[in-house]
Amino acid sequence: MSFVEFQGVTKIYKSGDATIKALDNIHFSFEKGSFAVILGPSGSGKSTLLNLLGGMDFASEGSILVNEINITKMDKGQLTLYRRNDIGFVFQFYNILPNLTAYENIDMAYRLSKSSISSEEAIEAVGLKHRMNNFPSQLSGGELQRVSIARALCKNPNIMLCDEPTGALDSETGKMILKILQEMSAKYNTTVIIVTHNAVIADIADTVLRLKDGKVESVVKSDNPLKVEEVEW
Ligand SMILES: Nc1ncnc2c1ncn2[C@@H]1O[C@H](COP(=O)(O)OP(=O)(O)OP(=O)(O)O)[C@@H](O)[C@H]1O
Repeated sequence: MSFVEFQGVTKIYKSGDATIKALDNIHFSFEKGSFAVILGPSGSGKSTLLNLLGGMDFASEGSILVNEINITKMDKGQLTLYRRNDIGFVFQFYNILPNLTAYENIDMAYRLSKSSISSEEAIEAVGLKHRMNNFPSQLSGGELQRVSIARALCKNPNIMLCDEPTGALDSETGKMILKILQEMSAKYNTTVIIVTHNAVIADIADTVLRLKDGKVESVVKSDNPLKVEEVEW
């Protein structure tokens, strides 16, 4: 059954007299617990799609259903709760607060949500328990990304939205991050959605959505995605 469903979604940006159709009447669906990758050239609408699904921006037309609830009908207060309780965000540049320890960064998110996954469990799930009292300046890029995944995980989100999560990392560290995300998706039944320029990542996804010029070019589902260890880049 579809867990995320876009029905005829269009997003138009206005800047001065110009209008830009970033998404043009798109339809697709992802299932609960899927590990999905969104690919497409620069400007094809990937971040716009993520922003709409994450409740950070509004669609111009169409419906976005999450667990059968139409989020395009939510008011600002409902969207705030949706972002807080349903969505975990992982970005390319981590967005970790520098004056808090790894643990404190994670625990702050935990306290804001009504989650069943404790900060301790989340930090253990990303293999960073031994570094929990370190400050961000004492951690590597891969470790910072693990903190940001634990911060998203401790909300026990229905959907994890990842915008180029390996973009700033070397390939080995990037693979480790993808492995954590893949394991998390399997263990917690989290729907993980990764936006990337790296087409190789598509091989480990069970669903691959390709965007082009704001339109869906293809949606390909695979019953046998590769394990992270099996891909080369
Ligand atoms: N806030 C905005 N105001 C005006 N135009 C915007 C805005 N955000 C995005 N756009 C335009 O919408 C189109 C889609 O942008 P989007 O960022 O979604 O693409 P993308 O596929 O994520 O690109 P990239 O891979 O370069 O990040 C582009 O033409 C972009 O310039």
